[in-house]
Amino acid sequence: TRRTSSTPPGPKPLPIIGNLHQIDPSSPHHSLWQLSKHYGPIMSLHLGYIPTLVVSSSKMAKEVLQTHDLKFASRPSFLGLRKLSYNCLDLAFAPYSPYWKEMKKLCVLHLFSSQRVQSFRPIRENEVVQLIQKLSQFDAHEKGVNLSETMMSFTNTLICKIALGKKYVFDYEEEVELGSEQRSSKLQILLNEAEALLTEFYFSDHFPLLGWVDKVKGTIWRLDKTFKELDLIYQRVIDDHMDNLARPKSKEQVADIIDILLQMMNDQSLHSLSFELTFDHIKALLMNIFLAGTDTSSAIVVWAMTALMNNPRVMNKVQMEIRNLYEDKDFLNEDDIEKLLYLKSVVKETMRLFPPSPLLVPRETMENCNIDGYEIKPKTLVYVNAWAIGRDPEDWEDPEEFYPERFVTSSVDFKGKNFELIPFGSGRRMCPAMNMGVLTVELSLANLLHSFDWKLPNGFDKEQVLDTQVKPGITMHKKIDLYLVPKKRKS
Ligand code: HEM
Repeated sequence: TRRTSSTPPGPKPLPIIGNLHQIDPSSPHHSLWQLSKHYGPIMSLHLGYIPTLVVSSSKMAKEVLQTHDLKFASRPSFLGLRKLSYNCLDLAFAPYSPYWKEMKKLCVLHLFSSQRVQSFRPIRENEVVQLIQKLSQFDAHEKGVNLSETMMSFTNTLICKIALGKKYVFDYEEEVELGSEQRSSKLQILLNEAEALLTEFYFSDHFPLLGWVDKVKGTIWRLDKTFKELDLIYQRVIDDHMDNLARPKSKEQVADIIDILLQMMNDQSLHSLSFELTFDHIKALLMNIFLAGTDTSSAIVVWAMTALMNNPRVMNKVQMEIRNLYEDKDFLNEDDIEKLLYLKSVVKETMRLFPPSPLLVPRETMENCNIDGYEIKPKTLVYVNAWAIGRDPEDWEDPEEFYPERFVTSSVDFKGKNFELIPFGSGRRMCPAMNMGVLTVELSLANLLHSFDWKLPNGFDKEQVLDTQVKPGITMHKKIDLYLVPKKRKS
């Protein structure tokens, strides 16, 4: 019966809403996984009026992300994405076009090259030292520390220093460096709202005649307000950099991302773009860097710690690996991490079970395409369910078990060639900053495990603290914040 029509099988859509009622907005990857168990690894749905394809096996992911990559290389143009990306002047949400190709080249050559990522090494190492010092204040503290919050603030500060040169605070028209006691900056609050607005359901995207509902609900107002406030912040940071650009930099000072982009804006000979770089291009790229770079890395570390607390055997083994090799060291640097093969397997196993972007970033088809005998039309919305693929028994033995050993003797990696493990996607639209993300995760996790022994706070319910339910949002965070007690390692 599967092959009677040329469109992939899928649940019958209802009039107007299509299959929207079958998807839980707080964990769409989970609803789609359940549906795919019934309808198969290539499934069609209707989200309102939008024809949608969902891919849930490594074989089908390879078809979409490798064999037919070009036809699947565009992105849908949703209202929230358009507004916050300065009408798609960014990299992540720009449709596939000559413009996107030029932007991608600029980012790969100038912002995310291995040389550039290396230039940020002192910033990463310094921030990890600060993180360990901050956690030391909670040494054996009986209520423990909120690791979800601490890791989010760590990655936010790190990205601020890489992108803006320092951590700014924008409250009450004041700009001062952030004191360690302050937890959430104005920028962080705005970015949280921006992230919520990116995943918000817009009636105008799904029901062209019902766009007015977005106005009545107040989502358009929220979008405008967040856009304006973020724009103001970006502009102030850019102005600050313009003032400093003329001043000579000392040898130790690392050029941050705004410095690099402003230099290219002022001297067009530094790049080969066919258009003039403007402030709006810089702001759109900043939005990508903040939204893609902050949450993802902190989510992975929190999931890894949750999985390790649930698996004391693995926790013990990974700590032994680190401490046997580096017993006398207080702090591990990025060279030290290279020898930690079991730690690297723990990170891979975490990303198999808890990919921070479980449905990757949605794609859109550009032309007619035939996959597995089915016809896929242009302008179809495409989700690749990396979460379901990481748990597919066809590819993984005992998929639900957290067992990093599975990677010790296997060459399976997350670099986009093995379609059973694709936390960074694959093909043309694959994450261009994978190296930066992985370095941040490995370095911070290794030091958390090296410096401290971890236990649950007294009186906390283990089932609740270590459960694996997720929060709604574009990045998959643990629903209940992770509280743990760090106990300084005895040296
Ligand atoms: C460890 C953390 C990270 C994970 C798991 C991750 C994951 C992803 C995924 C799944 C995609 C979509 C791939 C696709 O469509 O096939 C993506 C795209 C992207 N990521 Fe990452 N990412 C991470 C870190 C970062 C960082 C640190 C940055 C920037 C500082 C970044 C910037 C981007 C950008 C700009 C895109 C859009 C690429 C395009 O559409 O051409 N990511 N990432």
